[in-house]
Amino acid sequence: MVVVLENTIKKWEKYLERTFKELVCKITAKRREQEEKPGPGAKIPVTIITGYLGAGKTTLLNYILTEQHSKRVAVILNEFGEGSAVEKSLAVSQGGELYEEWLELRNGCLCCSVKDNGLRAIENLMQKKGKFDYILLETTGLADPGAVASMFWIDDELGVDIYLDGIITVVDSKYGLKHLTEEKPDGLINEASRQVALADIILINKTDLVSEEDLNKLRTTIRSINGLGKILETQRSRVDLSNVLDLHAFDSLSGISLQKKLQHLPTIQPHLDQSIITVTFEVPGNAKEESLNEFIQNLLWEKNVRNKDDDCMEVIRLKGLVSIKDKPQQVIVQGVYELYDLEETPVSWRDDTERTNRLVLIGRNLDKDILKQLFITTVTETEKQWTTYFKEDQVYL
Ligand SMILES: Nc1nc2c(ncn2[C@@H]2O[C@H](COP(=O)(O)OP(=O)(O)OP(=O)(O)O)[C@@H](O)[C@H]2O)c(=O)[nH]1
Ligand SMILES: [Zn+2]
Repeated sequence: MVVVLENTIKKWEKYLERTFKELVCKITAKRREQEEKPGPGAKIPVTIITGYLGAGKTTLLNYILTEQHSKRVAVILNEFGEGSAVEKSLAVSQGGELYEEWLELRNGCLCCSVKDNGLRAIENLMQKKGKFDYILLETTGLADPGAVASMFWIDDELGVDIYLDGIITVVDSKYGLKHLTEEKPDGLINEASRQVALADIILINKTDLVSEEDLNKLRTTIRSINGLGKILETQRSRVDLSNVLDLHAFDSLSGISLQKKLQHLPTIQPHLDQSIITVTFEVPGNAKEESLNEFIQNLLWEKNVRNKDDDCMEVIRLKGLVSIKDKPQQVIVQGVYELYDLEETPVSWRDDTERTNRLVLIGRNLDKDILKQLFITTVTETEKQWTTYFKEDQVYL
C-alpha cells in the first residue's frame, strides 16, 4: 500500500514537474519570438560515452551519477562479456542515491550484435520508464560509436521515446596520441580516430599525467581530425555537466549553435600522418533538394566520389546548414556513416543577408576543392547560372 502510494505521489510529482517544464518551455519559446520550437517533449536523451580502453569512461559515468543534478540517470554498460548471456548493470541515480538493477543483454555486445540485443535492452529500460529521465551508454573501448549512434538516432521504434543527444569521446592524455596514430595493417581506420571523428564532445582526460607540450600535440592532432567537436581538458573526467549533457547535437535545435560554430570554424592544416581530417566549405546560393540528396548519397551510399589520387572519399560524420530553394527556414544536414537526415531548423533565413550553404565533413581521403566544386556544379542554383542562361538565350535569339 505504501509502495503504491509512493508511486502515485511520484507519478504526480513527475507530471507536475513535466507540466512546469513544458510551461517554461512554452514561455521561453514565445519570448524568442518563435525562433525555436519547443524541445522534443517527453523524449529521453541518450548520451553515448565512448573512448579507448582505460581512457576514463566509467570515471566520467560515475562522476555524472554522483554529481548533484536534478536528473535521474539510467546507465547502460556495453561491455564485451564472456559466454552467451551476460548481465549488464543498470544503475539509476535518484537524488544522489544509487541503486542498481540488472539488465539482461544476451550475447553481450550492443554494437556488434547491434539491433536485437540493443533494442531488447532499451525495451527493458523503457518498461522502467518514469524512473529516470536521462540515459548514459558507455561503449567498450574498442567499439565503433557510429554503429551504436545509428541505432538511437534514426530508429522509428525507439524514436518514440528516446533521442540521441550527443557523443562524448574520452581520450587518455598519456596514450591518446599513440592510439590515434596507430596504423592498422589492413589499412582500416583505427578505433581511436573513429571515436574522435564521431564526437560532439572530446574530453582529453588524465591531464595530470602529461606535460603541457605533450598536451598541445594531442590537442592539435585531435583538432585536425575533428574540427567541429568541443574539446575539454579534464582530470578524473570532471567536467561541467552543462557542457556534456542536453546538447541536442543530432536534432534541429542544434542548428542555432551550429550556425555560429560554422561561421567561426578555424582552418586547420591537416597533419600529413593523419588519415582522418575535417573539411569545411561554404557555397552561397540555394540548393536544389533533389540534387543535394544525390550529392550526399553519392558520397555516403554509392561512395563514388574520389580524390586526386583516385582514392574513394570516406565520410564518417557530416554536418551542415543549407539553404533549400523555396524554404524560408535553414535546413540542417546530419550524417553518421551511411545514415543522413535533412531537417528544417526553427531559424529562418534573413531577407537582408545572402543565403549560404555551409558543410563540414569528417572522414578520410577528403579533398576540399573537389567537394566544393562538386557541390557548386551539382547542387546549387545560383543567380549567376540564371544570368548566364539568360544571356545565352538572348544571343541565340
Ligand atoms: N591519473 C589519472 N587517472 C585517471 C584519471 N581518470 C581516470 N583515471 C584512472 O584510469 C583508470 C581507467 O579509468 P576508467 O574510468 O575505468 O576507464 P574506462 O575508459 O572506463 O576503461 P574501460 O572501460 O576498461 O575501457 C582507472 O584506474 C581510473 O581511476 C585521471 O584524470 N588521472
Ligand atoms: Zn569502463
